[in-house]
Amino acid sequence: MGKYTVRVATGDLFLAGSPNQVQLWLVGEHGEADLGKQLPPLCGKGEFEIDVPLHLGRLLMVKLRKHAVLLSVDWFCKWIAVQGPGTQGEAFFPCYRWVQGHRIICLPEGTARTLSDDPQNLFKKYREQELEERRKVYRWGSWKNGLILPIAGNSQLDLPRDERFLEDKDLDFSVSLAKALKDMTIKGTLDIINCVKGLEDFKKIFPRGKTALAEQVHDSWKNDAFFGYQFLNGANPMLLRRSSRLPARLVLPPGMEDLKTQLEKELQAGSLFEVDFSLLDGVKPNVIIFKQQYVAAPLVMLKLQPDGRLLPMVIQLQPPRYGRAPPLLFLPSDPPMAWLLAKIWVRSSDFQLHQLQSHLLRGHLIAEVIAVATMRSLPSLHPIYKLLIPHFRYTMAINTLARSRLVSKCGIFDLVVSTGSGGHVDILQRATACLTYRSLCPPDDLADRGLLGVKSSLYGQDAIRLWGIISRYVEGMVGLFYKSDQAVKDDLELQAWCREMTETGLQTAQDRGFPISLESRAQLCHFVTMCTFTCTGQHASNHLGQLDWYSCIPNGPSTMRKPPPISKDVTEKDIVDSLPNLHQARMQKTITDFLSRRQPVMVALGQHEEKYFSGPEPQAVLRQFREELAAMDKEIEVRNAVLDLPYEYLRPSMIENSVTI
Ligand SMILES: CC/C=C/C/C=C\C[C@@H](/C=C/C=C\C/C=C\C/C=C\CCC(=O)O)OO
Ligand SMILES: [Fe+2]
Repeated sequence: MGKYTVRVATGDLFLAGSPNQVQLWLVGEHGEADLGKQLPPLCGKGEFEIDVPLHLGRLLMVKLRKHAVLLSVDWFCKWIAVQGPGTQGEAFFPCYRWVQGHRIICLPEGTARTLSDDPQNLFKKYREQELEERRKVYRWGSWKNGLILPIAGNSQLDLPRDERFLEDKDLDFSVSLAKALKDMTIKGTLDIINCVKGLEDFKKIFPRGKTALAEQVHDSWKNDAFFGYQFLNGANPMLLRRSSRLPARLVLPPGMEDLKTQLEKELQAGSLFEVDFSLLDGVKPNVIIFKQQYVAAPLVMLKLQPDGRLLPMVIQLQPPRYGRAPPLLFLPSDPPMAWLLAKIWVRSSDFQLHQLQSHLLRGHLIAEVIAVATMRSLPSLHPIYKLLIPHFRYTMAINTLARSRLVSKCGIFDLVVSTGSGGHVDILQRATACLTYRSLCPPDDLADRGLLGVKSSLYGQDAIRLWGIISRYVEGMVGLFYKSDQAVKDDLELQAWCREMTETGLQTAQDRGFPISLESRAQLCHFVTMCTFTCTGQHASNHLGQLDWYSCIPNGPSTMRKPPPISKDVTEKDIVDSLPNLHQARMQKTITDFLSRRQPVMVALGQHEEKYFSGPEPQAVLRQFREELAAMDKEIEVRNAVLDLPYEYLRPSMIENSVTI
C-alpha cells in the first residue's frame, strides 16, 4: 500500500487523443487496485497521484478501459509508467497501440519474457488471451493462387487500426500522390503536341532526373559499362551470377567461334557472369488500349574486367526453340542501333523481374508474411515480438494499397506495364515457386551467385556488412533470453511462430529451405536476422534505386510496344516505336518517382523511438546496434565521396526501419 504516481503518454499526432475517460487498474503479485476513471487522455503526457490502500507487491501489469458517455473516440496510448511501492524505481508498461471501444486492455510490464521466464505462470493466461484475440484480428487472406499469403483485407479500412497509416503518413502519401497525378495530367496534355521522333526527344520531354545519379543515367544509359554496372549496383542487384559453365540455352550459331573462344576464356578465368531472364519465357504480354505489348526472356553474358567494370559480351533476346534456327545473338560490335535495342530489351526485362520478383515479392510480400505470422503467434511480452515489431510499421497498409491499385485489375501494371493483365501474376507465381531461404540471406545468396569478394559489387559489400550488424544485434538480444539451444527448442510459442511463417504464410516453403522448427540459438538468430534484413535492407536495396535508374525511360522501359528484333537492321525509329509511348512513359515516371521519392515521414533503420524492452541490457544491445549502424553510414559516406557512381541504397540512414512504401 502507498502512494503511486502514474504517468500516461498519448501519441504525438493530432488525432491520437480522446475525450473519453480512461479507467486504470494496477495489477501486482498480491492484488489488484482499481484506480477509477482518470483524466481523459487528450494529448501529450498526463500524470496523477493516488493512494492505494492495498499491498500489491511487484507490479505485473496495468489494465485500462476507455469509457465513452456519448461518443467513443479511439485513443493512441504510447505507454504508462508507474512509480511507487513495488516498482523498483519506475515500472514501464509499453503499449504503442490504439485503445478502441470499451474492452479492457492489459499492458504487461515491459520486461521481455518467454514462457519459461514465467515459472509462476503469472502471465500465462494473459498471453493466451492476447494471442486468441490477435488471431481473430490478424487473419491470413488470399490474393492469387500459388502466392504467399497476405493479410486479409481489401483496403486500409479492413486492416486492424494499428496497421493503418497514421495521419502524417496518410496525408503525405495522399497529397503527394494527388500532386503527382495532377502534374502528370497537366504535362500529359502537352504530349498531344509533343512527338518523339528520336531518342533525344525523350530527354527533352523528360529533362531532369531528380538526383545527381539520375542525371548521369540520362547522360550515360547507352554506355556498355553503365549497362553492366546496373547488374551489380543498380535498381535490381539480385539477378547477376558468376557462370560455372556456358548456359545450355546459349546456342552459338556457325560463325561465332571467336565469341565462343572469348566466353570460354572468361569462364576459365572465373570472370564470366550471366543474367538469365528465363523466368519471363512464355509470359503472356499485356494488351494496352487494344495495342499488343511485348515481353522477352533474354540472356546476357558479361565479363568482369580487372578494373571492376562488368562489360556485356553477348545478348540473346529469346531462348532457343526446338526445331527452329538458333536465336540471333547481339554483340557490342553490331550496328549501334541493333546493339542498343538489344540492351533496351534487357533493361525492360530487368524492370519486370525487378519490380515483381526482387522488390514486390522478396521485399514487400515476404515482409508482410513475417509481420502477420508474428502478430498471430507471438505475444507482446515475447522478446522476439519486441525485437521485430518496429520493423512491421505500415507494411500491411502499403501492400494492401499495392494489391488494390498497383497490381490489381485496371491497376498501374495493367495500364502501363508489359507484364500487366495477368502476366505479372504468372511471374509472381513462378518467382514464388523458386524462392529459397538462402536467397533471402545475403551471405548465402551472394555465395551462391559467386559475388562474395567482388570488389565492384558495392551492393554485395554493403549487404554483407549490414547483415553482420543486424546479426550481432539479434544475437545480442537472443543471448539475453535464451541461455541454451534447449531453451529455443522448448519455446512452444517460438516454434509455433516459425511453423506459422513457413508452413502457412510462405505456403509450405520448407521445400525451399525455410525452417519448420528452430533447433538452436544459432538457427534462431539466422532466421530472425533474415526477418529483420528482409524488412529493412532487402527492401531498401530494391526500392530506392527506382528514382535514379527508372526516371530515364529507355533505361527501364515498363513496356515494349514492338516485338524483339529478329534482324540487326534496326533504325532509331524502330527503337522509339518499341519504347513506351509518351503517355505510358509519363505514367511510369510519375509512379516510380512517386514511390521511390525520399519519404518525409520516415524512421531510419534502428531509430524507432518506441521502448518495447524494459531493463538496461536490451537498451545496451540496441545502443550498440545504433553505434554500428552509424559507423557503417559514415564509412559509406566517405567511400561514396570518391566514387563517380555512389552506392547509397544500403546506407543505414537511407534504409527505412520497415517496408512503408
Ligand atoms: C510501376 C512500379 C511498380 C512497383 C511494384 C513493386 C513494389 C510495390 C511498390 C508499392 C506500391 C504500393 C502502393 C502503390 C499505390 C498506388 C500506386 C500509385 C498510383 C496509382 C494510381 C491510382 O490508383 O490512382 O513498392 O514501392
Ligand atoms: Fe517498395
